[in-house]
Amino acid sequence: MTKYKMAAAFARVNEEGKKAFTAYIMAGDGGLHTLKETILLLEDAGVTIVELGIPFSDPVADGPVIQEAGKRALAEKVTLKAVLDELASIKDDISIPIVIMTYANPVFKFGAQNFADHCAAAGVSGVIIPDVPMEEEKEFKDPLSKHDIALIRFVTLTSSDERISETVNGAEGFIYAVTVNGITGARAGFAGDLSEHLARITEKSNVPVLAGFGVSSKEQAETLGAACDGVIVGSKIVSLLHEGRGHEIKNLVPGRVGVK
Ligand SMILES: O=P(O)(O)OC[C@@H](O)[C@@H](O)c1c[nH]c2ccccc12
Repeated sequence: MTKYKMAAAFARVNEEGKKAFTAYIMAGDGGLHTLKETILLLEDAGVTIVELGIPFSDPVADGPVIQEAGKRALAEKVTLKAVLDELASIKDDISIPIVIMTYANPVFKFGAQNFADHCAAAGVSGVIIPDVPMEEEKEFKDPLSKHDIALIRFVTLTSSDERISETVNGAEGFIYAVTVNGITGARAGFAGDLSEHLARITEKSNVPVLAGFGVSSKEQAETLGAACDGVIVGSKIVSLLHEGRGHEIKNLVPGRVGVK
């Protein structure tokens, strides 16, 4: 388990001549009992890492699709503890690395140490807490570090070169490179210089750089992935699963670089 499992997954896609593909799903959308089958479906679709969202009442960075999924999960009374307990019970049946995405408040209420211990018991490889800036990550990071679980950092479009250098310095797991200014959800297009921005971060970083926000097609995944180490797709996957079209997810995952 742990961040080494995630590093091994990155090494594997690299060896296969591919880019990493991270799929975001909302835990408990459709009921927690569907979690195992959904994760196995993503494994079969060729996904590299699963980013598992914890439903939360005030998801400030979530766009409408993920907000609605969160509301459905909250209506099912899905909690952080319930998700981690369910993961612990299925962890021997799944082989794909899992990254937990949660806002700071649920972790704070649960206790950072307790959270880290539960993540370890659930076989989690990494954690994303988007509302915790690097300057305040210590109290979350220290307990996770003891279990070799990575705390993922963000770089945004507005990050200065200096900020990018600070962020990649000591980064763990991967860098989450946000591709737009705004919330999650599909976009018609991206800034013209996005690929240069991604390439600049990738050059500086010792850990893989994944581009996320607004990626909703295989073509976009290929174009953005070419400039970094891969992509993260959320809203599109959440929609497909909700519509009972999970079998289409495999069509979003690029194959070997340069092979159509
Ligand atoms: O939905 P999109 O645009 O494909 O973007 C991924 C995103 O949903 C996922 O990584 C995520 C969901 N909620 C977040 C909050 C902050 C940062 C990232 C996220």
